[in-house]
Amino acid sequence: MTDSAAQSQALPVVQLRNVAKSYDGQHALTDVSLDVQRGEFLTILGPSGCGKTTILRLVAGFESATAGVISIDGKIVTDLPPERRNVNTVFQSYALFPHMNVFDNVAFGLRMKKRPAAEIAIEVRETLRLVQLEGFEARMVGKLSGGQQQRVAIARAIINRPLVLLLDEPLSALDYRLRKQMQLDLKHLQRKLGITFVLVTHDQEEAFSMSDRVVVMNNGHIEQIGTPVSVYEEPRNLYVARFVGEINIINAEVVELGEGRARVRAQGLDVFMRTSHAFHPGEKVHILLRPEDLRVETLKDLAEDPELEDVFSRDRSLVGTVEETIYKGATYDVVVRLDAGGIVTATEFFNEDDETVYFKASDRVAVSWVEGWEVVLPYEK
Ligand SMILES: Nc1ncnc2c1ncn2[C@@H]1O[C@H](COP(=O)(O)OP(=O)(O)OP(=O)(O)O)[C@@H](O)[C@H]1O
Repeated sequence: MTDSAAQSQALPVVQLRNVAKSYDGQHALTDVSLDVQRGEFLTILGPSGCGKTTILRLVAGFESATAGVISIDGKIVTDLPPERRNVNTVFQSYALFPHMNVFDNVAFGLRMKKRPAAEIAIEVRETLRLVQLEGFEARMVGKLSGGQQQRVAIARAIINRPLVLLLDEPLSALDYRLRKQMQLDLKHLQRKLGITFVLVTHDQEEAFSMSDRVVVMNNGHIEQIGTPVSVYEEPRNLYVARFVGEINIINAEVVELGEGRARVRAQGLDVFMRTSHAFHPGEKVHILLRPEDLRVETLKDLAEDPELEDVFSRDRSLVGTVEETIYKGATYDVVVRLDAGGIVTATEFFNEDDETVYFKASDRVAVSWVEGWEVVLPYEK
């Protein structure tokens, strides 16, 4: 590879710099900056109305930004129409031609480019194979299931190998099982093709299971960009922590600071916490703990089994009473009302032998966690 080719490989394939978009004076996006790397599967995640689709439409060229710069493959595309951006979009609504069969729908883009019929036939067959629709060429698209129609839409969008494929909630109309299957299929397809995928969804599980990186959005701006693991385990603020899963939030106060650690007072306990924030003594903070990171034992078992003391040492156990248990399928949640105030939820597995729940309402319990599994964040009102 030449130096300049290597450089262009390293260059982000899509770049947004301080992009804003307003509709009739109403902000849909405020100051969004984002680099999409070549060949990555990036997902834009956020609640309805936060501006996810607006980002896709700006990159695709269906809308123009009110401020900021968008580049694709190193070139500023502000004045380029959609067809000159080397980007294709798959819409939630599929947007297929209902009066055409599968072959004609998929061949459409290549015919517009006046490619020879023999080449088109080979490429359509190959692309339908990639989306597992071989043999469906002659079917009218109206006679296909939702999942099959979505595969046709994907085939049509990838046949001319765009630099970037934009996918706007492509699976949201499908039922749960099919959606799970299509998530896997899409991820495998992306790996096989090596095309950059930018997907929009409000479904955290979908974002996590498919993406190399996730962009968490809120009200027209980006809150955090990172791998699914980093966003889940190191949320930057309460909004991200809450949006990407269940979370327990315990209010606390910093007592003293050490190297990468802080002594924090929570619920009448002084607990050491790992943190990289520059807190000061007396500052109010939140301790964040995922339900699956909490451990629960009954006070009775703790009294009888001294070995449990390791995790449930007195100086890091919160004592309370089980309020209820909630069946979740593979696991169940234990909801504990703490003696010092507040409620926490811990996720537990069923008993191995008889699949029953171990805890029941009104059990007196201690709740604890392994040091370092917590996240400590500055206090937010
Ligand atoms: N063409 C438009 N005219 C006026 N307002 C618009 C237009 N398109 C989007 N908006 C507004 O911009 C904001 C962001 O919309 P956008 O569709 O990007 O959100 P989203 O996160 O994709 O939501 P959803 O998940 O519901 O599709 C919303 O408040 C929306 O009402």
